[in-house]
Amino acid sequence: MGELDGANDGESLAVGAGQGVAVGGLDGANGWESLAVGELGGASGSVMLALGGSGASQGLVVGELDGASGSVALALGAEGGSGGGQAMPAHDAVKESAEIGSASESSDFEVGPAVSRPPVARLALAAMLGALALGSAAGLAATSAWLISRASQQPPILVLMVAITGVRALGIGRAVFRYAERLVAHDAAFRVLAGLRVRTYERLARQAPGRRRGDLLSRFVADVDAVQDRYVRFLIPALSAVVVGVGATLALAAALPAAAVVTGCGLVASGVVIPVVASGVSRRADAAVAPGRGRLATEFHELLRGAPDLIAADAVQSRLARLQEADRALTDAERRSAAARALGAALAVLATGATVWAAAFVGLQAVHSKAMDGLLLAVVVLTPLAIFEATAGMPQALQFRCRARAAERRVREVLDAPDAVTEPEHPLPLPVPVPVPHTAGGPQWAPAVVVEDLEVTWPGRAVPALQGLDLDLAPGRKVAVVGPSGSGKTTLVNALLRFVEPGGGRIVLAGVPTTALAADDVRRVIGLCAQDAHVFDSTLRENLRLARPDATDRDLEAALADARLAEWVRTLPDGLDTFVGEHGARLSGGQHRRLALARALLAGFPVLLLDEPTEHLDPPTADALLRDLLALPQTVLLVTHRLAGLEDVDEIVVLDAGRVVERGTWDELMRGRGVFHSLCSVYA
Ligand SMILES: Nc1ncnc2c1ncn2[C@@H]1O[C@H](COP(=O)(O)OP(=O)(O)OP(=O)(O)O)[C@@H](O)[C@H]1O
Repeated sequence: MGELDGANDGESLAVGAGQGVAVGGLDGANGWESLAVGELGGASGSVMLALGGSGASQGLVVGELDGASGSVALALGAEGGSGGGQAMPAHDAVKESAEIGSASESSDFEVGPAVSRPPVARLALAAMLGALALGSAAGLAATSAWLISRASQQPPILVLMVAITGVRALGIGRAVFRYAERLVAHDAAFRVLAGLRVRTYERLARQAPGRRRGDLLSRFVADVDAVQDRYVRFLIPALSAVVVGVGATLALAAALPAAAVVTGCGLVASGVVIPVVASGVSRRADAAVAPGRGRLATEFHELLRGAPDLIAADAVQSRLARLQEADRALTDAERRSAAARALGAALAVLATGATVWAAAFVGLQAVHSKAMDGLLLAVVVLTPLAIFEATAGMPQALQFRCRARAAERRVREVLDAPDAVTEPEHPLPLPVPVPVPHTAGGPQWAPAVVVEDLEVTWPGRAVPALQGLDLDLAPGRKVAVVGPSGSGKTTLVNALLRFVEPGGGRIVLAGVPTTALAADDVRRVIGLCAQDAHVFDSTLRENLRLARPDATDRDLEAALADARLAEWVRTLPDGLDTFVGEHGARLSGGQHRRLALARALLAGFPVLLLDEPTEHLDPPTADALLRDLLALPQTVLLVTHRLAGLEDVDEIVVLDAGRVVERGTWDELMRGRGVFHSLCSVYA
């Protein structure tokens, strides 16, 4: 599910494979059924489930997690999503993701002591079905062994009928129970996974500005995947093995207590001692896998993202060496883990062989001393073989548990990390209607945003990035914030979007302080069109519809018209279906910016924050774009280094070192011949 259309670039990640359950090759090697009856081969029906490193989650595409601006954009791809660079209402997207994961049931996903609260009933059912499958295999082996022995005495066929029927029933039962166990177990795992993925994403989205992207993706994808292994690959097999091991040993005790003792010892050796030893050998390596994967992803991402600069600075080799080192460390951990796994598997086979020989030995002695009917000898010798199927995978299961715990620690770090902003316990409802779809002529309503005596200090910094800032963003007003690098312009944008907590003063939205509103609600009203707004390698239509998936072509055309792109789109042979290329490579710089603007307009934000919208554009294109931006009906806060073209804004605020050093209209500032005037003369 979840068509992952057009969203692959260096920073986005497709978590594929959907929830598809693939029925694997039918296992035709059921020797015992075939041996006993000759017609039961080939239907153990093993089921494979896509659970690999790429994640078997709902179709989900994570777009840009913008560390610099703190904006978060994402595409959730039921319909071939594409993502953009402006802030989107994150909770909508998260909700959508929960819906896509049809298995989601909120009750399963509450934050509990573990990173995820498991669906206990389903796991218990899966363990029971697993035990029935293993029990059927053991019963099949025992019945078949007895049948062969008894058949060799050539009794009337009627004597064998019950056993023959039993063999058939157990052979079929084994396959059916195994199939059902896999379905139930993976259903339970996907429930855990879907809920955990949504919660992790929600947390990561809030923490994104402070995290490294590669590591972030690794936590979001691989670590969340690994957590479910604890249930599917450890807990369920272990519970089934205990039930069947105890049951089969007790059953053997009825035939020959000595054989039961031998089998019990063998089971403890192969199911407990050997796995614990193997897991002890590989513990450090297993625990290193998840962090190693995160480090590799980080190095890889930074190498790719910074490739042009690294090439220019002739620093590719040193970065490559770091990547290779991370790769070596991960490979090394995997190799040590695999060696321990192989050792565990070999020892388990050895224990199985030794147990069968020992069972044969005590069985022969019992037959010899007439303590046991000879017909049961084959039962005593062959049954342990089937029971050991239960314990054969335990060394690997324990390793998965160890890996899952390491991954869980990393996921927990994300879940427990403090938010950059404190959400109110009981957020007030938005004092204005939720943004309506874009309509020509702009939003139908417009709240006033007032900034009063704002002070912001970034965590870990001693000096405030903003101090004593007042700002009036009355409906429809156009305000430009200018100032040298590091003067606090982006900090103001982050504070307005509630990505950072004000240390003093307040921001009031339609009469309500934004600290009393849910941050996501604030971002429904105030939207960002970032300078590096991401354009996905998809069509114009899909890039636009990220902002509003249900937008009609008429809506798209209206937004394009307001962004002054409609004429150009009409000249394209494929119109809205034109592919824009990777990172918008088939667009000019101006078209790229206008497309991002159209997307922001389509989202219906009545207050638009535009971060360096004219950066890297040639002067005529920049002038034209600026003119159009200032003609928008929305309230606009323009953050810019470019001083030209600000003649028509209602107010220019000049920041320096976090303080307002000057403010007024263009004419007032030029007449005052102060900082702005001198900046204009420097940059003119
Ligand atoms: N996430 C952050 N964590 C800590 N400090 C930060 C963070 N973001 C910005 N700062 C600091 O806040 C101050 C203001 O930075 P800000 O990015 O707001 O300036 P700016 O005017 O937007 O600069 P530029 O024009 O170069 O983008 C700087 O000293 C910067 O180091």
